Amino acid sequence: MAVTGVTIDVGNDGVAVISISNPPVNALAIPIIAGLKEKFDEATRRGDVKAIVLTGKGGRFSGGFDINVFQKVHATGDISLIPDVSVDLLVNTIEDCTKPVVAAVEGLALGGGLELAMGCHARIATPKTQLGLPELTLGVIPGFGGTQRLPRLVGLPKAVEMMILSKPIMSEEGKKLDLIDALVPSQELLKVARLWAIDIAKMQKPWIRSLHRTDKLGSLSEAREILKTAREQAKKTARNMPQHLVCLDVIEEGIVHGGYNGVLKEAKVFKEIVLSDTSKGLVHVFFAQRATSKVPKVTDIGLKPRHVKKVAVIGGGLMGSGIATALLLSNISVVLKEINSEYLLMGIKSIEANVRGFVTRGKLTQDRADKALSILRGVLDYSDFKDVDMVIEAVIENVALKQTIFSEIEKVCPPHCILATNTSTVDINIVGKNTSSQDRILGAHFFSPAHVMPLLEIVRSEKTSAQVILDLMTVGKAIKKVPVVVGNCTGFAVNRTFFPYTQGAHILVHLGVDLFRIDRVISSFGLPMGPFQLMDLSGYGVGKAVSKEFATAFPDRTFPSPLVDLLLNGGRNGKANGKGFYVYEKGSKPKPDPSVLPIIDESRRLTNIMPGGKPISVTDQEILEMVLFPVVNEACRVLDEGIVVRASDLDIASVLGMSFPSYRGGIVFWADSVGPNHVYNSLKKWTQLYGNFYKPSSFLEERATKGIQLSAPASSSLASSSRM
Ligand SMILES: C[C@H](O)CC(=O)SCCNC(=O)CCNC(=O)[C@H](O)C(C)(C)COP(=O)(O)OP(=O)(O)OC[C@H]1O[C@@H](n2cnc3c(N)ncnc32)[C@H](O)[C@@H]1OP(=O)(O)O
Repeated sequence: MAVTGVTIDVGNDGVAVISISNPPVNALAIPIIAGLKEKFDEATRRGDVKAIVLTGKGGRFSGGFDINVFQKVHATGDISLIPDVSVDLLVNTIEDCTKPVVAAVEGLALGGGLELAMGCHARIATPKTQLGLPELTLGVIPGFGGTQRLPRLVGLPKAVEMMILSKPIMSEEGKKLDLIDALVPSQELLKVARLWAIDIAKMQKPWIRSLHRTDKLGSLSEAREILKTAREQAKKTARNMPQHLVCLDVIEEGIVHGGYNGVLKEAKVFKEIVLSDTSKGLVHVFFAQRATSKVPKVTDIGLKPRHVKKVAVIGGGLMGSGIATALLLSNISVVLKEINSEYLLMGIKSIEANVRGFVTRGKLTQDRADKALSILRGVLDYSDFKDVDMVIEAVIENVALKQTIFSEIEKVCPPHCILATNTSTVDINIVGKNTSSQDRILGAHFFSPAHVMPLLEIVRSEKTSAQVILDLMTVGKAIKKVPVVVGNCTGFAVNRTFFPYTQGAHILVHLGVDLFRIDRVISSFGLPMGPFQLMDLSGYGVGKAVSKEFATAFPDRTFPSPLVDLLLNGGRNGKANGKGFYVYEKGSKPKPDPSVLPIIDESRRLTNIMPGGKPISVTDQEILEMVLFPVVNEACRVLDEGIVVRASDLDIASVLGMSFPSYRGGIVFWADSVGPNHVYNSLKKWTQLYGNFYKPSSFLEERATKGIQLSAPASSSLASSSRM
């Protein structure tokens, strides 16, 4: 087993190799930072050391500062948990070291990892090494001098791009940008780095302190122009988040007042921004996403995922073709089945269009696109199903049709074959009712468009085997989705939790609130669009079918709104036919359509729920809460029924499936930050005023009254709220 810590090994050549070992990513945990300081001091002191090489064990230089420390800071508010690295270790110990230091970088150098490397006097890397400063995705800014050294090494425009987009580059590009001094194969990395360090000691290679460089910064006016454009951009793309603008300010400080002053400002600002709600939310999402890979009694019982090479997709419509695209792009052969050649051709054409789209956007090379399409085979019968490892059925939501298909595929597929249904509503037990294969049947709920949206809800029934769940989780990861394993219920975790979202918005409209105002409030909160624009986008037919399912399953909390029928009768179907709540014109943003207002008035007349016949008066905050608290309430029921393994799975599902703003940490995390008590009291008040739709669930009531966070595991029901 690899040992955690920092080691020093001095060779006959007089080079001390200092190695970081903290698997799996060599995160810079506090003891590692202390170890680095100690080993650098030792190397500096020792007479037999002429030069130093800094590297990481296990093929990865470092994934950056230990993010667990941020979580501890968030839990305790104790900022002193973060050591002074940027001046003490980076400037005083490494950059100003009296002996040359060369970084030997392999695999990845991210965040604090790249910052350590940039503090060295030269950098040697292996090919295909990831280099990046992704700190903004955690709601903080690069903190070990990264805001200062990266612009000095690669120039301001590229540095700003790498920081603001949090997008790593490969070492090949790093070499072109002079971030990397030499690119060498893995087996030569240490040898070349040692020689390089000795050459610097002998003054045969330049001894460069990045912080002192100014040659790549350009003029002050150029720099200000670049930063101004970046700020304008950030205001549009990173609404509600402070770290982008703060990062640009810190970069500017160093350009105007010198690198060292920039480092001081960076250190000061870092300690403030790490305490922001944004950072709390984003760090939570980082760990929550990784937690979804851990499913009790599935991933912890020693099972090995089986290799899935060939998948059959039944149905080449929007979902089927999207799913097939995702599989093909990850090198999994696909057999696409349709019922006639016309539909088959349409399915294949949409897969081709999806793949072409990636090429056009520069996300895929033509070679890889050709390769992906070469492993697609279209069929009209089941003869090619005899050697598939998995079937994903993606036909329309018709129970009888799905049941017939599952009876058929059970007979034609090999016994090991996983049988998955892509459904958003149909009960998994009912789908497999006429088969004797319930142990290998499960739901694979993709979100539309399936080749783009990252969430995969894996729905298990009580009979689905752990092996089959693990296999689908592995395929999900292979096709770059985030699989979240959930239980079987109407709407599963995501649609079930979010069905009150549209309902809540409809009630508000019928209570007299302007629908465009509701949309504005929700999108300023951070969702990409409000509920009515979303309805326009998905088409009213879908919404109507789904509402029917929920009305049957949860009649106590369904609002029977006649609005959708009135809209459909009036020839409106949202964006699809260009007639919705908004007007859609090519090339411009959707505009509110005033001609929809008489239809809304008619719907209000029919429901007649405005108290005293007058529109209610509410603040924007109340609008937000009246739409989102019912969602929280349903999330509580989902938690109570054990539909998800843990509360944070719902956070990830809401972020990736519903585009709930990640910087608010997901629906349950957000509710906990607002306070379960406030959610409960508000719902109770609205129940009295407007009816049972708002009635708090028993789970919410219990947690609120006992002061327990909604995210606390059931077993620790006495755990008091301690996170904030
Ligand atoms: C002051 C400084 O400027 C601030 C910083 O440096 S902040 C940190 C900046 N670094 C980052 O943001 C990188 C975060 N990590 C990643 O993006 C990815 O983990 C990675 C690309 C390094 C590796 O990805 P991948 O191989 O898919 O493995 P992944 O499952 O993500 O991580 C493996 C494990 O390492 C942990 N890990 C990864 N990076 C970590 C970090 N920086 N700190 C602590 N743990 C980390 C993960 O939590 C996970 O733990 P688990 O197995 O217990 O769930």
